[in-house]
Amino acid sequence: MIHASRPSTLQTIGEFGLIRALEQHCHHLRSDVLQGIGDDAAILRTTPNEALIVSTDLAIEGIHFDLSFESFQDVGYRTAVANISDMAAMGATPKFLLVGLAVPPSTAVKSLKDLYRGFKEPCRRYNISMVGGDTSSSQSGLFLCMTILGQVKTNHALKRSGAKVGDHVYVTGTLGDSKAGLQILQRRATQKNPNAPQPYESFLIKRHLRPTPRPAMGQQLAKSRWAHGAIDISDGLSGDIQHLCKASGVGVELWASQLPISRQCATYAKAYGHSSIELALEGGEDYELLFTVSPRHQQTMAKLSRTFKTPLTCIGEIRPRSFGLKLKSEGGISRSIAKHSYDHFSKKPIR
Ligand SMILES: Nc1ncnc2c1ncn2[C@@H]1O[C@H](COP(=O)(O)OP(=O)(O)OP(=O)(O)O)[C@@H](O)[C@H]1O
Ligand SMILES: Cc1ncc(C[n+]2csc(CCOP(=O)(O)O)c2C)c(N)n1
Ligand SMILES: [Mg+2]
Repeated sequence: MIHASRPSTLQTIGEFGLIRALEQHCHHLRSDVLQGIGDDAAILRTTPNEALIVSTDLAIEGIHFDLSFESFQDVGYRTAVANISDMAAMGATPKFLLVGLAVPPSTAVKSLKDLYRGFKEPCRRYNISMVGGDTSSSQSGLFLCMTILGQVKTNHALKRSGAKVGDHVYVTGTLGDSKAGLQILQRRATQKNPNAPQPYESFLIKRHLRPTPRPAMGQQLAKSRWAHGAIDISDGLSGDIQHLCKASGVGVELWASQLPISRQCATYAKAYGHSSIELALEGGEDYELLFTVSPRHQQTMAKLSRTFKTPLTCIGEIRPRSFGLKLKSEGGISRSIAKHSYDHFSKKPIR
């Protein structure tokens, strides 16, 4: 008997199943494409020693931002940071931006000027020029598509695929703050007269609305050749470590007790009965760097952290692929790392 199988939908294959399926239609690669689909950005050879690094990111109202609790300037800032963070993950120097805009005709001109003020903040800080874009009307909601171009020495570019068995896994900053900040904003938006935020809440809201990308750290890791594999954390640690391990053909053991969780995130998790470990694993939009280095560079990493005044934490070790991807709990019990991070097509609501 023939069973007619149901056609798969995006909900069944998920965001990354779709990207894999689309990739199969992108076979033709010029010889100057050193890295196409599959990393934080493409690596395109321009001269024998230099590569252009290119990435594009959408920011959609209701999906990536909510104008009922964030300003146009916040949206502009966060969208630019999401792009700069992809350059950081490649070890590249970000240089140029282009912005595609689709806006409802009723939008106030001032709002769009505010959006561009938001773009300008990180552009000034990191010396990036806005060089073009495209504009359209939208029937509902604001749509943004930002493309960023950067540069790196060809043999310095950081890739997801470079992690080696025995490497230590490092992460910059703290994890879970952005998701906690988003939850606080979402909760406050439903309250009639919310109280002034507690100081720990203000900190987490700021971490969501004003995340810090790590381009200087990425560039140093690339130039020094210390990092073997690298990715930025945009979907959440549990998903992004899977992308890195898959690209490198390795497994990993992460240590729950070592996950860098801010005091404010821990206070928030306790107050609302959440697990701060889960926030750190699932929380997207932290825009921290995750990278792997040989254990012999332990002292160097401590020095690098001091030089860049950026926390660097060793959170685990790369293992052979056969080991799988595991999280060792504080009690010493290991479990598989379930991918509960952000997927555009999974039905799971943001918690
Ligand atoms: N529709 C698409 N067509 C072709 N390639 C795509 C498409 N969507 C994503 N990709 C490619 O798939 C890879 C993974 O994309 P993804 O958006 O997950 O990158 P990321 O850096 O992990 O996340 P973020 O969107 O937060 O920057 C990238 O190399 C990207 O260029
Ligand atoms: C209103 C609202 N709802 C949910 C979220 C959370 N969120 C949206 S996209 C994303 C992952 C990165 O996306 P991408 O892979 O497209 O860069 C996350 C964690 C938000 N910021 N605002
Ligand atoms: Mg990325």
